[in-house]
Amino acid sequence: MKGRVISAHGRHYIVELENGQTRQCYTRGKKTGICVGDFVRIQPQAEDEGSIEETLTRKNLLYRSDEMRSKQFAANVDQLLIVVATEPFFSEDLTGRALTGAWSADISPIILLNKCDLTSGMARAQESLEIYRELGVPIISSSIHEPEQLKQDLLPLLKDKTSLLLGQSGMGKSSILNVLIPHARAHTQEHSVALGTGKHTTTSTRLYHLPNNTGCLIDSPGFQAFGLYHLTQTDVANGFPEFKTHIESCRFYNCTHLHEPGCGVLAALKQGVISNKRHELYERILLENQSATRY
Ligand SMILES: Nc1nc2c(ncn2[C@@H]2O[C@H](COP(=O)(O)OP(=O)(O)OP(=O)(O)O)[C@@H](O)[C@H]2O)c(=O)[nH]1
Ligand SMILES: [Zn+2]
Repeated sequence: MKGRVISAHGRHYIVELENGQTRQCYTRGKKTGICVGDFVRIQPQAEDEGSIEETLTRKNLLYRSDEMRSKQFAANVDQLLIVVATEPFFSEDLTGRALTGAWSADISPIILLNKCDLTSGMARAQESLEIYRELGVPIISSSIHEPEQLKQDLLPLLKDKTSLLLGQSGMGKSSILNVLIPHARAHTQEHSVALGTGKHTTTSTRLYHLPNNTGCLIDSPGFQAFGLYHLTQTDVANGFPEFKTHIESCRFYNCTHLHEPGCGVLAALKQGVISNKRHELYERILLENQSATRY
């Protein structure tokens, strides 16, 4: 029997079969590393259980790391839907990292600028996202107080795809999930002052179907860190699509684009074609990865 992992807790998984039924599954022996979104082959056990025998070839695999630990957390993702908001203001660093993670895995991102009803932070948010707009990332404004508009803008982009919903705590990710998939009953919590520091309310990653089977949405816990330790230097550079054409003119094939003479990326940076902020983020990620591998 074949199916797709829709949730994972330790070594226990819920697998949805091709006929729509779900089974509690587990792995035998040392088999690990299965994650939400994986397509698997299972051996039925008992009435509604099964053992996972094989993970089918993945299209891609997304990781998120914190404190030096890399965790794979979603597989076979077509696009990243990253939620940012005006209040509390989103982290530019985390947003940049999530986008790099997506691009390096060949996943196209969409940014959802939520809480547009709170107009005071809008100009600043738009300005901060301008760089991504220039890079061709669709930026959709939303408010959960306009649910019909939200669905109209978003559902066509999600159609027949597996999208990963990602965002820092408090941006409105759970509220958006509730609008898109009412039965998901995502846990929405009133944003208290205490929550302003970013308490996690979604604790596990879970795959949901959009109404009428028009696509899949993977919800994931709010994040406060987005390390990219699993990426090599070349992967990180691939996570900066605006570097691509300039890399072609680097003198050295193994150029790190940090200090080398004849570097096309540094030349573009100097000319203002590549933004300082973006190059600084690139440098930060590389330096972190270097120090992480030393330990
Ligand atoms: N004004 C306004 N408030 C919103 C909007 N979306 C969400 N909120 C509020 O923002 C707070 C946080 O929303 P959640 O949906 O819990 O945020 P979350 O990103 O899922 O946060 P975690 O569950 O902690 O990861 C709640 O008080 C929501 O009511 C919006 O579009 N406009
Ligand atoms: Zn270079």
